[in-house]
Amino acid sequence: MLQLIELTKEYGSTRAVENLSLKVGEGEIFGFLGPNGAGKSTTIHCLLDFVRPTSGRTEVMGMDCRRQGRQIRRRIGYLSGDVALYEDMTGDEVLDYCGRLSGGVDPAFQRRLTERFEIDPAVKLKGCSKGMRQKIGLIQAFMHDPELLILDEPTSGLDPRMQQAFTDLILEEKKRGKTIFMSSHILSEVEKTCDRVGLIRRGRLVLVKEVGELKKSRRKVVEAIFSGEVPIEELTAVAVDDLEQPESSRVRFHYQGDLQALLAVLSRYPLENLHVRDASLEEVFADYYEGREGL
Ligand SMILES: Nc1ncnc2c1ncn2[C@@H]1O[C@H](COP(=O)(O)OP(=O)(O)OP(=O)(O)O)[C@@H](O)[C@H]1O
Repeated sequence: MLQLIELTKEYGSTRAVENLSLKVGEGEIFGFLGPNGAGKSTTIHCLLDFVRPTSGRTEVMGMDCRRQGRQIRRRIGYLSGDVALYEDMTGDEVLDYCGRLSGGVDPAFQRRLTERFEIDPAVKLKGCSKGMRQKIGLIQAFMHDPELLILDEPTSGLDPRMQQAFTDLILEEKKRGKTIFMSSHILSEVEKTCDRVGLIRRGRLVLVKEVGELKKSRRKVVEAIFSGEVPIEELTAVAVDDLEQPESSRVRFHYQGDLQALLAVLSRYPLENLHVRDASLEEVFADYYEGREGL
């Protein structure tokens, strides 16, 4: 559905994207992650032929994004990271206008989207909140029912209920076979919706993984409170990582291994409390975001 082939984009001396290669298949929800300034929007702009690669190329639905940009844009739904709308129009007017530009939309589908995102269709966009503009941007991306959606930070500015409405919409569209490529900083949303994620840092793709695989391989976060001293030596012997001891009787660490082996050590000492959980995707990605290599 979408392919980046050795894509490089330089702005003067800034190398925004460097030798990026990636394929996204039909029906896949792909999360494109990375710190601010990593090159996500630049990649998306190359896919839409808003900017041209310095070298390499991009393809959408087997078409070359430079040569067939117009045909591609007609067939996809796109949400810009910086939604700009006609200020003198109402929400309804903008959506009707976009609908006509894209060759007509199903009015019932458009109405369901405006209801879902709780849009007041009669209010002029001038003076509308950031969240309201974002919701109108989202509706215009989805309403002509495109097979591929490219969304740049889709939940930026949305409150938690509207973030949930977006997550529900993505999961429904996925069931209908849509392909979605979206950049995001919200890892809990990515965890709920995406099949695969790619992480870009300083223009380079440093990780591409199935979300399911990431979840399986994540470490446990353990916190234990003892009624006496913490058995530090015994714990380090079972290969715990990032051990912290905020109080003399309390210890926190990461663990990846056989839980029975850890419990066998802990149970030999007077435990007052024990809390074990899976690391969140935020914690899994923290090392990548901060540039600590070797994971
Ligand atoms: N039009 C431009 N002219 C010059 N430099 C640019 C331009 N657009 C982006 N850049 C630079 O390219 C790099 C990548 O920017 P980009 O906007 O693609 O990052 P991003 O991952 O989308 O960031 P964010 O999460 O903050 O939106 C940054 O160093 C940015 O300053």
